[in-house]
Amino acid sequence: MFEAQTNTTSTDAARVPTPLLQTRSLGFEAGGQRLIDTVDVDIRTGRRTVIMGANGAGKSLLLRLLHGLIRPSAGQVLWQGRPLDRAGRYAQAMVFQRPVLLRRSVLANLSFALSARGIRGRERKRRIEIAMHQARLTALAYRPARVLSGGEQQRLAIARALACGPEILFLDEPTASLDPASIHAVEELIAQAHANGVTIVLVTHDLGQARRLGDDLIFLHGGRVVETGPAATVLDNPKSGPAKAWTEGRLFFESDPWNRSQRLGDRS
Ligand SMILES: Nc1ncnc2c1ncn2[C@@H]1O[C@H](COP(=O)(O)OP(=O)(O)OP(=O)(O)O)[C@@H](O)[C@H]1O
Repeated sequence: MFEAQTNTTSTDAARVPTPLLQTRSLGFEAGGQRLIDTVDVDIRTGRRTVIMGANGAGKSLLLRLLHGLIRPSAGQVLWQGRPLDRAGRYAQAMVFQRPVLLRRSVLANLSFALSARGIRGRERKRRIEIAMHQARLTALAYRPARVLSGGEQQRLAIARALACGPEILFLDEPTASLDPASIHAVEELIAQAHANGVTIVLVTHDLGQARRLGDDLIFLHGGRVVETGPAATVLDNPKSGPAKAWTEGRLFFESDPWNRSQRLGDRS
């Protein structure tokens, strides 16, 4: 197994704040295959972490493990230094590529999510107004969610997640099927959430988006972390074969010279 390349400088290391979320030797197996393999990552408080990698690299699985949606086969997810539990999950929110919305109005979607969290009365009304304003959906408050455009649905899903006041927001390819204007609107919403103190973890295939939104970057290949570091540094100067191939728009093959030489120190 090749070692993950860490694309950081000593100055970056000196500034590292306490991680909000950590994985320790995290593994996930299914169908006799190791799909997430010995992953050790730190998600830093208040940062925007981008997870990248080719199709099938394990990005969505890692996100689901971080959010406690699936149980690891090995290792641990730590939330503020302790094993992730219900209270930790309560402080998290996740938005998928295809938003899961109620077949009711924009307002009802927001109202239902807040009620489920025990937020009622004036506070619920206040949060709904803010959420609709931020997502620019106020004029569509009574429109059924199912007739909204893809971009509007995604903004509603993000606004609904944020209305509940999470400390961290996981986003799995939130703009994958959107047009440029809708991508911009979703990115604005994410940037606004980050400015309000929400830690962001974003899976994306979009290099431009990774540059625009990423502080830190985790690059996965075959369920393993092969490179981490400041997003701009990794994208400008990838050190691992898979990340280099990916940023150049090439397929990476296991037989590529970089990988072979790294495999000399393989643990497996
Ligand atoms: N529950 C499961 N059982 C068996 N295999 C699974 C399961 N979930 C995911 N996989 C496999 O694990 C691998 C990683 O899946 P994952 O969805 O995390 O990839 P990804 O990096 O998000 O890919 P993409 O960019 O295509 O969305 C894939 O080969 C997938 O088929």
